Amino acid sequence: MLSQVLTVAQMRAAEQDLIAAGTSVEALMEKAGHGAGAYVHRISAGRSVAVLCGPGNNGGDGYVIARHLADRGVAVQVFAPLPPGTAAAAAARAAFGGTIHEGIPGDLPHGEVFVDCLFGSGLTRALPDDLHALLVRLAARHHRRVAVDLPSGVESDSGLPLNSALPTYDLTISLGAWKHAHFAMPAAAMMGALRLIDIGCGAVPGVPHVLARPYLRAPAADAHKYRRGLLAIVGGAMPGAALLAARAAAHAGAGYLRLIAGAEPDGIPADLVVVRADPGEALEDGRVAAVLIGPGLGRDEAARVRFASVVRCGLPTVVDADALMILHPAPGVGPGMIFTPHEGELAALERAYGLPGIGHKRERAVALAAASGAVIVAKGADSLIAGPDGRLLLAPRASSWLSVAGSGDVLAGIIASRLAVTRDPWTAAAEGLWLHGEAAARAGAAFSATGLADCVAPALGSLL
Ligand SMILES: NC(=O)C1=CN([C@@H]2O[C@H](COP(=O)(O)OP(=O)(O)OC[C@H]3O[C@@H](n4cnc5c(N)ncnc54)[C@H](OP(=O)(O)O)[C@@H]3O)[C@@H](O)[C@H]2O)[C@@H](O)CC1
Ligand SMILES: [K+]
Repeated sequence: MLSQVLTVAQMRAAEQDLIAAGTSVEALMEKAGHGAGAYVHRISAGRSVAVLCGPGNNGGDGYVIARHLADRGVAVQVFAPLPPGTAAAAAARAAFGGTIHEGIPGDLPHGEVFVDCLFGSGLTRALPDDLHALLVRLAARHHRRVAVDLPSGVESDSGLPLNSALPTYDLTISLGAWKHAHFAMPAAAMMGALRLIDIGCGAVPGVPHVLARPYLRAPAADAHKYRRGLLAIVGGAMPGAALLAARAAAHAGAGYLRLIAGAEPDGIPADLVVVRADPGEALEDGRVAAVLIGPGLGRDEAARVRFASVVRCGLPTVVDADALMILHPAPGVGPGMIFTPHEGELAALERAYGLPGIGHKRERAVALAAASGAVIVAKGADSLIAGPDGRLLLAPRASSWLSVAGSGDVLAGIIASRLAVTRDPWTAAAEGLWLHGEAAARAGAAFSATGLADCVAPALGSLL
């Protein structure tokens, strides 16, 4: 339940359900403000805090946080450019009883922690200039910055900033449930660490969830290489990318890797079996559990022929890179497959399927999954997984060092390896995307794609 991701309308409905069940808005605000206040108290370590309170219930949370801090002896000042506009916020302000600076003050303090409670999910338009300037000036005068629910100026459902030059934060504390902006770029990049305060919201059916840490099993005691999963990687014109995918796949669980080579690869690792045969023939081996095609495939006629052979074999398949650019809707294309597009490949697939390509990334991925029947791993800084049945998983922010050439080949190799193990596209996509992020966390800074691939085994080990 705490992994669900809600729109503003769904959040309001969830809150209404709580209110209908007998909890008051004031009680919810108290719970949210105390939870957030505890985080701010820890960060402030007794040093001064400035809280910027807006006119709505996000501002109300701010007054509760300020009271929580003042009760614990923290020097706290509230900045309230606008009076409270809701009964709950007015009550929270009345209960605070400390220093409140009204309007837009000329002089602003320097201090340790700035808490942004100007606007939350009720933001409906860009911040006016005076409020924007106050927000920016207060943020700049404090060492640590905390956004409550959302950074002010960010649209909750889209993750789009409605103003330019908004502050960045060290911590964003979401209240009640995650919102889309917590996972969608560019907003997610502004938020720092993310924490969630539980205010008792129930499960909302059919909504997206945050991708969760999977629990993997070691091979069965009597396992052998075929039962663990034979993955066939169909290479093409540029063998390096397929070798890189194979290197990652080797560490993600499959028991046996076979490269159906196109161009002759150099430096074949000893543990990779290379087959120089037509993919159509090579894939007739009934022991092949899954196929990967795309990294280094090329986009010429030979590539199309190789892709058509893979489609004909009807095996669970990961379709990546060049294969996504030459793909067209056809019998056998889509169901049982995983497509792993980045933004450019997503747009190409939308053209291929005649989709308009409008809306949020998550909506575009869901539409593509429904149209194609494939599981879509829409990768990037805000990766997500969409299923043809409408299911949606949003990945937590991963290491920004993943923005390195070959990172996508590694991801495709990991997911394909999991597909060979699990034989289930949805499970493989979820496990693979998590493993990719976990491997990056272990690879540290400035890693190469090879370095990333070599961290997949320890990442997998941590999930057993
Ligand atoms: N409900 C609950 O049970 C709980 C809710 N909680 C908290 O409530 C928050 C949502 O509260 P909220 O709906 O009051 O929205 P919020 O973001 O504070 O401000 C809306 C006000 O701002 C105004 N306004 C909007 N944009 C503007 C702009 N650019 N410039 C100027 N004004 C602008 C808008 O006015 P209007 O658009 O009508 O003109 C309205 O008056 C949520 O994020 C969470 O923190 C928690 O306490 C848990 C319990
Ligand atoms: K805020």
